[in-house]
Amino acid sequence: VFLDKQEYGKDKVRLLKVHKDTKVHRVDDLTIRCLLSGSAFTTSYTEASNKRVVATDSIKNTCYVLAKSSKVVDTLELFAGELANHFLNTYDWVEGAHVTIIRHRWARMIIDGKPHNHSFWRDGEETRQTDLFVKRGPNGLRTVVALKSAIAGLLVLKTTGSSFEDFVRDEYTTLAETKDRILSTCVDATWEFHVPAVKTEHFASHLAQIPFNNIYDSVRDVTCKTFAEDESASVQATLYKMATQSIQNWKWLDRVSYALPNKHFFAVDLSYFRGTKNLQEHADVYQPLADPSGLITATVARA
Ligand SMILES: O=c1[nH]c(=O)c2nn[nH]c2[nH]1
Repeated sequence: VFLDKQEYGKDKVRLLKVHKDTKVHRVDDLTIRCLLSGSAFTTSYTEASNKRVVATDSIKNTCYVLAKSSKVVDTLELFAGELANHFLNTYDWVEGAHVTIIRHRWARMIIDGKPHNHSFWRDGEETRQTDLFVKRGPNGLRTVVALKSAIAGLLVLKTTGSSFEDFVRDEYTTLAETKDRILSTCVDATWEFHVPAVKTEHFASHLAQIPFNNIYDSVRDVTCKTFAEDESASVQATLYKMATQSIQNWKWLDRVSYALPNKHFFAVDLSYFRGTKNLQEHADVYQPLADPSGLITATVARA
């Protein structure tokens, strides 16, 4: 046998940063994963040697120490960059740092019509995420092997503006064509950045040039706007419009992917009850079906 690949570190590091620079507090609620890799760690697997092992507990501590001084905790990609850069700068035997950060939502409470200074509520389980893998390149270069960000778990529904017809009809088909149906999905969107290898000393400033927060807001807005306004002929067709729009909007994006479960709502046939019409254009009573669900996925790449 041989050690094919390895990464180790701390997962599920929960961290809340409260910004108290003014009386209007802001919060960043994060779940962080930091994984280290490199040939120096091989013997920790193969020869039970811990000489080069940075304890996962120390990795966890590092997340809190850096969050204390960081000015970019609210920009996931930049904070991930700070963490990755720290491990590569501090331990010269570390060859790769792989940082994933999930940001949980807290919406500011509106009390008596006014935004409250320091009270929040969880407006959905949707999260913003980023996944950064940086390697130590030759002669002091930082090579961003991958930087991708995501929206996970954005649950949406529209009550019309969606059809599905003209699909294959054969001996396996029972689904009726429909010109007007409910469309609901739980959006997982991922966008991949193009980041060229840069000199270590320029790594942080190079990342800082990318408008990460604007891109996140824009991808979320485009996703919702396209979902709402498209006269959807299928999940596939609407997905393609969403992804294409964001590729066109942001030159830093190489690829945009969506995974859209089709969360079905079927009109209930009530004809047994006194001939009640509730199908097709008469439908307004539906049965949500948790499973099975369709799953429509695609990646749109820059030509
Ligand atoms: O939008 C849809 N795409 C599909 O491929 C499909 N199959 N059944 N219903 C569907 N709806």
